[in-house]
Amino acid sequence: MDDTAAGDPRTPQPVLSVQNVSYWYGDKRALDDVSFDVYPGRVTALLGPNGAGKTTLFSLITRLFDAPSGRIEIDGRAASDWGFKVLGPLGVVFQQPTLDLDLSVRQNLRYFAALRGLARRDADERMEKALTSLDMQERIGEKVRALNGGHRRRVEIARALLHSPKLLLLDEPTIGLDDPTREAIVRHIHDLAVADNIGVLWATHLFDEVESKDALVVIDKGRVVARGDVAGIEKETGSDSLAEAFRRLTGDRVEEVAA
Ligand SMILES: Nc1ncnc2c1ncn2[C@@H]1O[C@H](COP(=O)(O)OP(=O)(O)OP(=O)(O)O)[C@@H](O)[C@H]1O
Repeated sequence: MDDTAAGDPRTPQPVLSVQNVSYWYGDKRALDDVSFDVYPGRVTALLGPNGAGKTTLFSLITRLFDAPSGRIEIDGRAASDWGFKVLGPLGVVFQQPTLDLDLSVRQNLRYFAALRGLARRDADERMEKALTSLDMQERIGEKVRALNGGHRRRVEIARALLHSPKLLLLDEPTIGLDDPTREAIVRHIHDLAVADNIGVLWATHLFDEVESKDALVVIDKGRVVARGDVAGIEKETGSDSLAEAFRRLTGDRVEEVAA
């Protein structure tokens, strides 16, 4: 267990534990000895510039690839022991949208619920709850093609929540969205983490999506360069803001980050 929430006797068990994970594409090392934990009821921001290794890490957690070294535990159990059932406790929103544009919101969600083995009535109740929590209930009958980017993202988040996951993985979920929409999604996810006691891992290269109460893992060129809470990282780096801390931690590559 890392020091992200160390010292608090009320700290629960992590829902995700990444321990000393490295990964290579051929002879290119994409992840180098990465360790951190994610706790229920809290957002952990995985903050790093483009190419830092965030997507690779998500691929390992979801077992798209196997980690050649290190260990990943999900809900207290090694990812390799879960087999294909590893997706059970996970809700995932990938960087690229994966909704069928020609189906309605309801049809998209029902299809996914069926893949998850949920009975129709149960699925419809869960759908209602998830869409309501994201202010999307009124759009349930509309084709996804008719929705704007922000609303499509909300449908994807609702879909990821249908089976009540313990851990929600979001890979740059606000990419391509305007600022008010980004802010609304950031707000919803933070509220959801607390309300449903979900551990959230939020990969982003935008430090304004990180809230002061979040746990933070800063990753650069495949290495964790800082880990802890926001105030602690600002203090450690002698910075007045997270933007400044990030600039110091990632050197002169900040332009890429703020873009
Ligand atoms: N299939 C691949 N083959 C070779 N190298 C790859 C492959 N996928 C990613 N990489 C490299 O591994 C490193 C980490 O990439 P990754 O996509 O995980 O980073 P990221 O933080 O998610 O960046 P982005 O936000 O741009 O997707 C980068 O240097 C990238 O060029």
